[in-house]
Amino acid sequence: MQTNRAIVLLNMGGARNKNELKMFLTNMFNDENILTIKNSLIRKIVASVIVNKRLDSAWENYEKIGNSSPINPLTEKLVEKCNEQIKDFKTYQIMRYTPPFANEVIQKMKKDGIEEIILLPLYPQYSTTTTKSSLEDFLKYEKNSFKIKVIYDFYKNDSFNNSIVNEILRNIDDETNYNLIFSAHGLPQKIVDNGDPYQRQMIEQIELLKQKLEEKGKVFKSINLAYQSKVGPLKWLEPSLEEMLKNFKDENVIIYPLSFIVDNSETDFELDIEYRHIAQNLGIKDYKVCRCVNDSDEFIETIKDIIK
Ligand SMILES: C=CC1=C(C)c2cc3[nH]c(cc4nc(cc5[nH]c(cc1n2)c(C)c5CCC(=O)O)C(CCC(=O)O)=C4C)c(C)c3C=C
Ligand SMILES: [Fe+2]
Ligand SMILES: [Fe+2]
Repeated sequence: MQTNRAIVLLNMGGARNKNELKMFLTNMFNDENILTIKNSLIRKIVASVIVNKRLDSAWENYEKIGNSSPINPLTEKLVEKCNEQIKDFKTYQIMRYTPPFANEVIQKMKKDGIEEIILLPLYPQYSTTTTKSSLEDFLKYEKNSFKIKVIYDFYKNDSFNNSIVNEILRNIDDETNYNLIFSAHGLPQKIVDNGDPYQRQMIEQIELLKQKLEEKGKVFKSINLAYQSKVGPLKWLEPSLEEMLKNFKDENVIIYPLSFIVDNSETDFELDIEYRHIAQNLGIKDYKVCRCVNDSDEFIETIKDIIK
């Protein structure tokens, strides 16, 4: 049966090749929510300088994960599975910095006869740099075409937090031997000082996850929050993941990437390759990285719960 209701998953996008990496970086650094320079001409010039400086070295990282970010195929799988398992809605995806872009997907949804939509940014915690940016981008092209409901965050969702705990515990036999690090994508400190709730929500979510672990009687050596992916010279949220890892020489560490729903270059390259290398050099014994929820059955159940 044809439906006129849609779930629209919003995510960042990622490079499928070097040209798309240039597109990703150019769109990202021209985004006023990322580079908060008000004058658009100055922002454009600064963006172009950053992109030219960053492109080649950033591409080397993508070469180490097969010349492409996993974010696109994994989001496509998630869309497919939603379409198989959530029959009352048709599910679409829109990316912020690489195709499929908002404009073309909105045209497609109109052609498909969609009238009501639920916008679900694939960011558990709200940030101006991610959630707000994607929502503004959608609304710019939407022109009052749909009845819209927005999910602003879902870091408190019980089903979601259960799947995170399950993934962590699936990876280890004896948690008393492991230091658990929730690794979050960093943000410039000044964005948080200007009222971005991302850090507060991250801390609240970790409290909920700690309670769940406690209820299961699971006692880690330590549970910590650290920030990865710093870019540029500004002060970013601390502690950095690298600083955090220095505490655990001769010990075991398990990392859960708490900002992401779908694995991407920050998990597959940065956590799994770059920080693994750093961990080895620091003398960390075992270093494990958990998978994001991706297109798991558990996450489909979470989506059903979020939209109900
Ligand atoms: C320069 C500022 C950046 C801010 C602020 C920022 C916030 C932010 N990003 C994510 C999620 C992802 N970021 C990814 C890549 C990426 N991020 C930045 C910069 C900022 N991010 C850059 C320059 C890049 C590209 C890679 C690099 O050159 O280092 C990705 C991966 C996309 C992929 O290709 O797979 C994700 C996902 C969040 C959640 C966030 C704030 C909360
Ligand atoms: Fe980022
Ligand atoms: Fe990074």
